[in-house]
Amino acid sequence: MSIEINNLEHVYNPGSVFEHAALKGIDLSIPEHEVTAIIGQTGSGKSTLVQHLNGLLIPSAGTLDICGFHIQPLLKIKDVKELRRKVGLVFQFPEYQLFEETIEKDIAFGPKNFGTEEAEANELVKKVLPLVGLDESYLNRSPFELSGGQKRRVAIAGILVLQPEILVLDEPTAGLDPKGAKEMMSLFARLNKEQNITVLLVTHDMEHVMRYCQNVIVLDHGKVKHTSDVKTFFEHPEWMESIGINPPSLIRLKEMLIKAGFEIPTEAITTEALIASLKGQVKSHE
Ligand SMILES: Nc1ncnc2c1ncn2[C@@H]1O[C@H](COP(=O)(O)OP(=O)(O)OP(=O)(O)O)[C@@H](O)[C@H]1O
Repeated sequence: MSIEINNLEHVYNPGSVFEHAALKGIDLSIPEHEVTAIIGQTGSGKSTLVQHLNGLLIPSAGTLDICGFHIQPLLKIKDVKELRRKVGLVFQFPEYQLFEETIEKDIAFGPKNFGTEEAEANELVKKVLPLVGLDESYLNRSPFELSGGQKRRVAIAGILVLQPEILVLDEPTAGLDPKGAKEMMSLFARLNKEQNITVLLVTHDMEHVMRYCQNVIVLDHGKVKHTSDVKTFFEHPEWMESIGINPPSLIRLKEMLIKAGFEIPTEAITTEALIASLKGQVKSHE
């Protein structure tokens, strides 16, 4: 089942002088088991939209159908508790939410909160550590003695341990160096491929869009401006320009496509030829 969003509106501080309509009539059908990018300028509504996917925000109007839940205005938070487990939301800088004295306790916090016995929760923690590239030697260490990238892995493990069906990532590579960012994105690509997890990625990085995503949603001033597969998106540089992103030059575009696993013939020296050469090719994953 895809994620279906119908006529979603979100108004912050309704009825006050601070009233602000952040989402206006959003209609989307987001495919399962794929990686979809959500892009748009600052303030376009990306974070507001993704916070509806796990019931952190409830719509002012409209509906969402996700993981068997029908979300509509006035829904009670207690009715969406299980949705929070099925849809893992990773905020920007998730490492700031670590607070326990050991990594084991931090990762086990979620399952225990959902009623799992301590021993079972600790078993789940051991299983999830390798998924984020950590081993059991980390269990009794304090999260605060780790590097920024490692802390972020621990925070993500704390979400993966709940075995989510959907992973929503709000700029997950913000603040990481290029190597750390690549490792983080490879982790998500692997989770999508090996565990079949649906991934939604809020990003400003067009290289990540090209390399890791199959679909693109462009938001603008609280509305959906475009939705397409990634190939169609890169065929329309004006879509990027319209949200203030400089489209990559032909040379850069070629580099990005090759890195993303496409085979590009040397004679493709115009954007049109480049795009034509992609026809029928399936992008190879990391
Ligand atoms: N808690 C809030 N109260 C009032 N207005 C808010 C609140 N959160 C966001 N907004 C406003 O809603 C609009 C959409 O914000 P949102 O954070 O969803 O955008 P965004 O596309 O995620 O931006 P960014 O790329 O900067 O994270 C903005 O105008 C923002 O100022």
